[in-house]
Amino acid sequence: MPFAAAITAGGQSRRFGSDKAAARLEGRTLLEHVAASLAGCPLRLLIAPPGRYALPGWQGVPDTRPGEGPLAALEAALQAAQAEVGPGWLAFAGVDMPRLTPRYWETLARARTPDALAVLALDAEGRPQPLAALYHTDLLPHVTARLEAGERRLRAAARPESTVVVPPHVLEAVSPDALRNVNTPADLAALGKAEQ
Ligand SMILES: Nc1nc2c(ncn2[C@@H]2O[C@H](COP(=O)(O)OP(=O)(O)OP(=O)(O)O)[C@@H](O)[C@H]2O)c(=O)[nH]1
Repeated sequence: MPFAAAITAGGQSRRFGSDKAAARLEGRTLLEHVAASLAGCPLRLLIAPPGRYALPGWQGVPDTRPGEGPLAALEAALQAAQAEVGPGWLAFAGVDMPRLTPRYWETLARARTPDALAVLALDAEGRPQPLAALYHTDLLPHVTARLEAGERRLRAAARPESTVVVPPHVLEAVSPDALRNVNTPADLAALGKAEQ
């Protein structure tokens, strides 16, 4: 896959009750599931507090604004990707989407257009999903400006005029459960059941 990858893993897992990145599904942690979907990326960044996780092949990057949420983590990831490999695309994922697959990311990559700076999938209800999306490093000044203005919602990262969306029926064909996410123990149990 011709883009850098970042997993943001600095959350509190309050709803889950313990660190959801370390929760297990089918013999692997949720973090390992997400990492597997992005193993083909040449640069792999883990945005997390230093020492919290060991993920072979992934470079730890501390938050530049610790505890400020995933929009701040995206800023740290774009900065690190730009410093390491220059301008280009970054796949940005949370720890809690264990059904992401290489085909999901390839589908987003194929949807890129020359003017796009973000590619987001739409869920079944048509809502854009900012936590398993592609962002270009050229969005960095915009992301920083929004953070400086007090914004903390990740969905503020993508600007409508330079965002491409992938419709649900396209994902349904390649990676139908990709957007399932785990916020609570019940979410994790439901995912396990869906496979049986
Ligand atoms: N690096 C980093 N990642 C974060 C931060 N806050 C949330 N995340 C990550 O963003 C993704 C989505 O997080 P949420 O589920 O919304 O938040 P959470 O704090 O993990 O969980 P809750 O406490 O239940 O809201 C997960 O991968 C989190 O690890 C942060 O401040 N820094």
